[in-house]
Amino acid sequence: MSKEIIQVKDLKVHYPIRSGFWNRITDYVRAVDGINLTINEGETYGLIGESGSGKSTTGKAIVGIEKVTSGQIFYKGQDITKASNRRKLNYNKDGQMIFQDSMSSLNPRKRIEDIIAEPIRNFENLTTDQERERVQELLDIVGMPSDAIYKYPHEFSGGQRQRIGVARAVATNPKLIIADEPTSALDLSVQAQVLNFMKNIQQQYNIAYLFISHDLGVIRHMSENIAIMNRGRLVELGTKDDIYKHPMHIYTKRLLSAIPKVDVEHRAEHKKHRLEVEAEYRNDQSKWYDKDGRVFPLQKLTTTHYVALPSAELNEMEGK
Ligand SMILES: Nc1ncnc2c1ncn2[C@@H]1O[C@H](COP(=O)(O)OP(=O)(O)OP(=O)(O)O)[C@@H](O)[C@H]1O
Repeated sequence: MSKEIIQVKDLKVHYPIRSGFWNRITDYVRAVDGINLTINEGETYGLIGESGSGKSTTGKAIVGIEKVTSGQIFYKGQDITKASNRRKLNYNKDGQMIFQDSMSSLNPRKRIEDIIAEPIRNFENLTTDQERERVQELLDIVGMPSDAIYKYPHEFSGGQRQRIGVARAVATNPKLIIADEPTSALDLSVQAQVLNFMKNIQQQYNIAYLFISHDLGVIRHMSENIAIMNRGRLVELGTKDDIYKHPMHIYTKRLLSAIPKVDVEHRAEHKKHRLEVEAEYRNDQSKWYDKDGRVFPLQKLTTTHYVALPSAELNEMEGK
C-alpha cells in the first residue's frame, strides 16, 4: 500500500491588498482558499489550472517558502506548517523545488559547481574534494559533461539549465520535489527529454513530485493522480483515468477540450465539443459556482474521484 508523504488540510494563502493614504488592508487575494490533497511516496501528483488559479502559491506553501494563512501541512504525518517544525524534521532538506525560469532561478554570478553545492553545504559538512566529487556525480546523473562545473548559467541552453536545476534539487537526496512548470519554457523536443529524465530520477531515488503545469498533455504524461485548480480551490481531483476518461466538472472539461488536437481527422469533432462546453459554461454558471462566484467544496464521487458540486447537482447527475 502506498504511504502518504504530504497531506494538505484546508490550506489557505491570502495576500493582503493595501490602498489609500494609510496603506490599510482593504481586501485579500484568496490565492489558495481551502484546499485538501494527499501526495504518496514516489508518485507524481499533477496540479493543473489556468494562470492565476493558485498553483505556484500552493507549491511554495508546501515547500515552506510562502507563509500559510491557515490550515495545515503534514510531512510523513508530522505538522510542518511552522518553520521551527520544518527545521526539526529536516524537511528543508527533504522538500525541494524546481522553478520554471532556470535563467533567473540559477544565480548568474556563480559557477555551476557552487550553484549545485549550495544546498549540500547547508546540510552536510563535506571536504572540498568530497563536495566536488558529489557535484560531478550529480552532473553525471542529469547527463551533463563534467567540465560544466567551471562554467556559468548563461553558457548553457534552456534545457541544459533546467537539468542543472534538477541536479541542484536532487543534491540533498530529497523525498519530495515541487516542480513548478519545469519545462514550459523549453522547445517540445527538449521538453520530452527533460520530462523523461525527471521520471528516471524519480524511479531511481523514489522521489514524489508535485508537478505543476497548465499543460494537460504534460500532466497526463507525468502523473498518477491529478487535481484541477480554479480560483484558489480544487474543482476536481482523481486518478489520471478519472480525470481524462470521466471528467465531471465543467472547468475540467473546458481545460480538456482546449488541448490542441494535431489529429486533423478529428479536428471538426473536437471544435464542436469545445463549443458545446463553452456554451454550457456560459449558460449555467450557477451550477458550478456558489452565489459569491466561488467554487463549491469537493464531494466524493468514488473512492478516488472528487468533484466540486453541490450535493443536489451530484444526485441529479447520478440519477438519484
Ligand atoms: N506575492 C503576492 N502578492 C500578492 N498577490 C499574489 C502574490 N503571489 C501571487 N499572487 C496572486 O495570487 C493569485 C495566484 O497566483 P499563483 O502564482 O499562485 O497562480 P498560478 O496558478 O501559479 O499562475 P501561473 O500559472 O501564471 O504561475 C494570482 O491572482 C496572483 O496575482
